[in-house]
Amino acid sequence: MRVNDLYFAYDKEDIINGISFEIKNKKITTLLGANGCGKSTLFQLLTKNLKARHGQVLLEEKNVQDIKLKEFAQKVAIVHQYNTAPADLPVKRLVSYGRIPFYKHFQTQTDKDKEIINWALEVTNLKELSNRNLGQLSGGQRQRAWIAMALAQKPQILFLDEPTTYLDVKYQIEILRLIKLLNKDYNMTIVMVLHDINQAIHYSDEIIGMKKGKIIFQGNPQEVICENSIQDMYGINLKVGYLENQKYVLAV
Ligand SMILES: Nc1ncnc2c1ncn2[C@@H]1O[C@H](COP(=O)(O)OP(=O)(O)OP(=O)(O)O)[C@@H](O)[C@H]1O
Repeated sequence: MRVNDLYFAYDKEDIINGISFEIKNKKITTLLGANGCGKSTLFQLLTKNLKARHGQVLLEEKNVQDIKLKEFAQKVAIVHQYNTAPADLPVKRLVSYGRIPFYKHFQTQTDKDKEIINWALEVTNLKELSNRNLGQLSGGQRQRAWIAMALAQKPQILFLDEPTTYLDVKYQIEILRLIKLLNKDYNMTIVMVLHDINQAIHYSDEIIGMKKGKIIFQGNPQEVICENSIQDMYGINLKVGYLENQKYVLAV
């Protein structure tokens, strides 16, 4: 996926301010940036939920605006920051909604759809909870259910907007390991927003730093994360050190 000179405004002021970059295929890319810098807005533009005022988002060299929503949803899936569904909706039903872009007129689930839904439940470790209602799940389990629905789309690119929000550290790591597995074992291109810089360093192949609707850096986490780039992004001085050759930010 490639982005060319993208601008977007909700009202008068541009929230996305001339952004160009490329998302590398089969890699994990993480977007970092202060609250309100435009990360979710950029995600909405990349996934066809918003339309740019200027510039293009290209998927396989085609402007996403010219790709039909159904075709787009067969290639790209997003798990939003906030997800809502009725509390009495069973997990399996939610996950099955991921197959909607593949249904032909009046068609019911095919064996292939069922197979993919089962795969999505299995890979997210939700098999045993598949008949439970969403309201009966923990925060981490519910997050996995939304990821499973996105996986049922069998996307080439999976967008995750703050997938670890509200989860305790165990569930955060569980979700990040699942994301890594989807990338390694299923060659899925992952683009996510995280707020934890250390998790971004550890789980990403590439980090994009955003500030006030612009990209201020992009590259390998070991190269781009430093005291200066953190200061630039968040306006705070934090120490950066090494532990077992791995870069860590002392975020206290
Ligand atoms: N629907 C909307 N209408 C008007 N302004 C909006 C809308 N959604 C977001 N904004 C504004 O656009 C700017 C960017 O918001 P966005 O949600 O993209 O930031 P973000 O980087 O994802 O923030 P956070 O880290 O807090 O989730 C903010 O100033 C926000 O107030």
